[in-house]
Amino acid sequence: MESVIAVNSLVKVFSDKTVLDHLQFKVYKGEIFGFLGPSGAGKTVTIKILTGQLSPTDGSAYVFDVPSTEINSPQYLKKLGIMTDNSGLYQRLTIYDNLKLYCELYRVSVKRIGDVLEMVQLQDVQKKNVATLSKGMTQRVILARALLHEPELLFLDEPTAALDPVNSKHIHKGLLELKEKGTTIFLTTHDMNEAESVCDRVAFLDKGKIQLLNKPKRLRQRFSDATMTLELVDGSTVVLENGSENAQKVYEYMLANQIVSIHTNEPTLGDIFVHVTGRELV
Ligand SMILES: Nc1ncnc2c1ncn2[C@@H]1O[C@H](COP(=O)(O)OP(=O)(O)OP(=O)(O)O)[C@@H](O)[C@H]1O
Repeated sequence: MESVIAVNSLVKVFSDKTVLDHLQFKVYKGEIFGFLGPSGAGKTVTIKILTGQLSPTDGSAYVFDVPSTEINSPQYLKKLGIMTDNSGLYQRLTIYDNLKLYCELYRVSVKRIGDVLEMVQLQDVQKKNVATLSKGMTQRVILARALLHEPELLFLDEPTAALDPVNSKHIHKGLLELKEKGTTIFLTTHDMNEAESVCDRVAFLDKGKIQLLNKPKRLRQRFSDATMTLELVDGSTVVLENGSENAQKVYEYMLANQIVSIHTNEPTLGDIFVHVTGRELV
């Protein structure tokens, strides 16, 4: 598999504080990679290193086989889309005019503006000045701007943090469509449901290290307690181990028409994070 990002023993120290402690991972072409960790874990610092805004203290990071310290040049920047909270929007210009400026900068047709506004559902307010927008709307403008030039690699730092569930869902749909087109997406989030629904693989960052890295489904299987819960018509529940020794019991409940639902007891990504790190993902 072709890797788009390769991080090797990456260390970042600020004064005497080690934020990243020998990070090691790859992100493959066309995947949505979730980078999860509690506040202050170093997610934004990692994005800043990968986009050439900060230098590593030690180790290396390659993006498109280019050292991250050199990725900040115009020839490569066209391949990257970056959405962080550092907006850089012109407050006194409208949404449309902000995006138009970026079209000129990236030499992209202004026709793209309609496409990206549709994805973030801001077509109806495109003539509004950015200064008058809510936090969630501003966040969507920043996302639209990051998508204008159809980057090959998209860095999204908590893209739905200020959005309501409906808008978040629309963004998730848009991200999956971008993935279908071959875009690679590096996404940080606190939202485990978001990670479960869009990410191909997730990495848990804590104490400067990647504590776990795998597909969400694999993680849930690995940390499953191998039991299932039967909800019965009388309102009671029965927990059984998944093994064949319980097949007869399940059969009998079914035969007696007593079962309302059966589900396996797999943990959520949030449960797994608490299990591995001993703390909540907030
Ligand atoms: N330029 C800097 N100088 C000194 N310390 C910094 C600098 N940038 C980040 N830090 C520290 O690095 C640590 C990681 O910060 P970072 O912003 O990457 O966290 P995060 O995982 O993105 O958190 P959040 O989810 O709250 O955004 C924090 O302790 C922060 O104070």
